[in-house]
Amino acid sequence: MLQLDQVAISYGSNKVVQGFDLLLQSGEIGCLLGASGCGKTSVLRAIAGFEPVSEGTIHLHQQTVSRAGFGVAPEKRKIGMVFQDFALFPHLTVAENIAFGIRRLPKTQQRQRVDTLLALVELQGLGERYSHALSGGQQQRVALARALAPQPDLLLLDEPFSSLDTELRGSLATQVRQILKQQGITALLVTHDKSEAFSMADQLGVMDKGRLLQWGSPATLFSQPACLDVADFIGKGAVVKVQYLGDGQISGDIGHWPLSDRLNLDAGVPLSLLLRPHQVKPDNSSALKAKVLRQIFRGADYLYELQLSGGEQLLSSTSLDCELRVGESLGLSLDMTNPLLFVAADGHSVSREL
Ligand SMILES: Nc1ncnc2c1ncn2[C@@H]1O[C@H](COP(=O)(O)OP(=O)(O)OP(=O)(O)O)[C@@H](O)[C@H]1O
Repeated sequence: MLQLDQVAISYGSNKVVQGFDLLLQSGEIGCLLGASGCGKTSVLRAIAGFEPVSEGTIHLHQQTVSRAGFGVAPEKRKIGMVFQDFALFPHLTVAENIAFGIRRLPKTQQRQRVDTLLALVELQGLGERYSHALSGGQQQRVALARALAPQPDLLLLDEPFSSLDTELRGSLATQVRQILKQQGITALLVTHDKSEAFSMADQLGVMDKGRLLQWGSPATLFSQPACLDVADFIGKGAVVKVQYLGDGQISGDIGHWPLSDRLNLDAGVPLSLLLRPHQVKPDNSSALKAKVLRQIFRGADYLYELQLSGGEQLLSSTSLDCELRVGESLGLSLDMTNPLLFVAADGHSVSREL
């Protein structure tokens, strides 16, 4: 449905996106996740036709809409957009805002479509209000209804929830996903918020410095990250240095650990092991000892910062009935069922080396 092949986007001589490949099937919700300035908005703007591509191609429904020196006009792409700042017209009512993109249709058709959309976004009865009399969440639902009114083939959402408070953001993201799924709409969302990405996306991509590091299901990115940057961005964890021993074992401050697969690496190769807090648990029968550096209360659990005797630090999450004191020594068990191991030199996952 939407395909980007080796897309590059430049502002003058500054190439801010490069080698960008992405495939989104009809009805899927994709999400681009990345830190501020990594090029997310530039990718959306290029898909919408507001920004030219300097290399590569963008296809919509197998039709080339952008390549170097060529671009189908934005209004011909049948793409809807929702922006971070709602961008509602303040002098128009909710109903008039929603009808804006379908103002050329006969009035009765416009009214029907507006009523359907008001019901869809659960704002029945608010059609005559002005945007200043709506909450942030309601305004964003109007913006969504307005973008959906012309029945776009593809919906692009640029940080649509970032100006809302955290709790509302979470519930609106779930609600919007439901609406998009119910209507079978193909959508691409950009955000720097992980939980928003997880609650919205069928397909998730992590961007860094204008490149797409990995594109796949949220579960794949979490459990099989292609590189340390993706792993780190997707889920909090601590990175410890280990060495590959050549015989299917790794060793470091965490001791010796056998791996289920032999790696195609030379003995002595330095590796980085990412351990997420749920993989590290207090276990006083263990010979692996650590000291508690810090306790962080997270409401539903504790997060502990721990230091191994060799100096490396780990994170551990424990239930609230497991309270440890700062400075206390404890034994640790590690869940090494599917260790997230990366070649220290380049950060690539070692699963490539199996
Ligand atoms: N119109 C422009 N002219 C020149 N440089 C630009 C322009 N728009 C964006 N940039 C630069 O391109 C890079 C990528 O910007 P972009 O807005 O795509 O990133 P982003 O990931 O969406 O960031 P944010 O999350 O802060 O919106 C940044 O370095 C930015 O300064």
